[in-house]
Amino acid sequence: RMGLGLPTPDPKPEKFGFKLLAQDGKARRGEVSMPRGTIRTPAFMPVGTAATVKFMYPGQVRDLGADVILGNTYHLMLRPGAERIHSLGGLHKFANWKYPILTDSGGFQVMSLAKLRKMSEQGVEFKSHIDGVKHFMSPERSIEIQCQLGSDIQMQLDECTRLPASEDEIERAMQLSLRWAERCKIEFGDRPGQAMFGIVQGGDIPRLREESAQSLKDMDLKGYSIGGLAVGEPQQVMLDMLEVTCPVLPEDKPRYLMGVGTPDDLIESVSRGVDMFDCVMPTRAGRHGLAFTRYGKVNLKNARHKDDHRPLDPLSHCPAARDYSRAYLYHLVKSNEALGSMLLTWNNLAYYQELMQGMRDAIEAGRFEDHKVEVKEGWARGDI
Ligand SMILES: CNc1nc2c(CC[C@H]3O[C@@H](OC)[C@H](OC)[C@@H]3O)c3nc(N)[nH]c(=O)c3cc2[nH]1
Repeated sequence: RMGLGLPTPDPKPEKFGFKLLAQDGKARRGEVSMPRGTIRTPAFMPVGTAATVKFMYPGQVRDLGADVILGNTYHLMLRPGAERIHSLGGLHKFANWKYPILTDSGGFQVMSLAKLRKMSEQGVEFKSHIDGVKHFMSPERSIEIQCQLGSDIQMQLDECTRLPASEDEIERAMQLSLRWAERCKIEFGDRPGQAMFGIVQGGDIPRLREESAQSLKDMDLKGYSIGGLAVGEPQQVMLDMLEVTCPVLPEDKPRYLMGVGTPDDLIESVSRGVDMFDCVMPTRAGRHGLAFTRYGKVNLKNARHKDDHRPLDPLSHCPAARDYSRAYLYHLVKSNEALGSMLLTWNNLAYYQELMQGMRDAIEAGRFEDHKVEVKEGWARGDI
């Protein structure tokens, strides 16, 4: 390749690693690197639960600036099956996404989607919500499935407690999740180019959050997820738990807040030290006619848009935001046309990536607090 005068690719990092590039208060700018690519943090990870980011082509997701997407063990083990994806060359090949993929362990879905569950120390027995077939998910089986999928960043199997819950219930699930983290670490073994993250639990109890974070830190894992939040608690409770949890976690490892969130959740969580996020919000809202913009939310189901020739955002680099009138988007949404979901999903993911890029730039420039005020003023000002 050298002789052909082609650019030599920058050396692919052989090992999974995290570099802290800049800090502004508690807000962090970093990079998570691995053989399949690098994740610029703070990062938003589009959710691709069933090996697809709904209504998006993989190339389109990439062009918006997404460095990594999510897959889901629970959904993929039920359909099309982990063994099948493995025999077809793994999830990256299957979904035609050659960059990093993070998979969740399935614990959250088993508790929220599956029927007839039986929990034990060993794992959880459940029936598929698709065809009623019985499955058993243990910490070992979850890691085995994630390895069959070939995901670059894997999650331990955990038990996520819904809030509100009793202190005893939260403590029991947190302790079980710690024992399962140990078993997942053993099952995962030594895979230099991949990572298995522990998941901090502990509900809305500061003592239990600190204990969970400290115990996982002592396991010396490659990254740390903060779970058990965005499960119905008020935003302030979530933010308070970040204030308790982040200071206990190691500075030199990535922190991933699971299932979060709205643009306001993202900016407030970055300012408390979170690096990575995933949420169905931008994609699911797009399918329900809701647009996220720098001017705040725009509900395209609302008749006030039916004669509005203006685009969602003339300043956006995304065609969905710039080249279509609100009147047209309103028409598509009311007519339940597929293009409505396509354009609003595209717009929303573009806005989420633009929001993260703005935060990365602001942290590097040491002006995160000012940037936070500017962004919130934009939302408050409302429509253009
Ligand atoms: C929304 N709030 C929220 N999501 C959460 C998820 C991911 C849901 C997973 O389900 C799919 O989206 C529906 C995504 O999978 C691609 C996501 O990773 C969690 N996963 C685990 N293992 N443990 C948690 O404590 C947990 C808490 C959450 N809170």
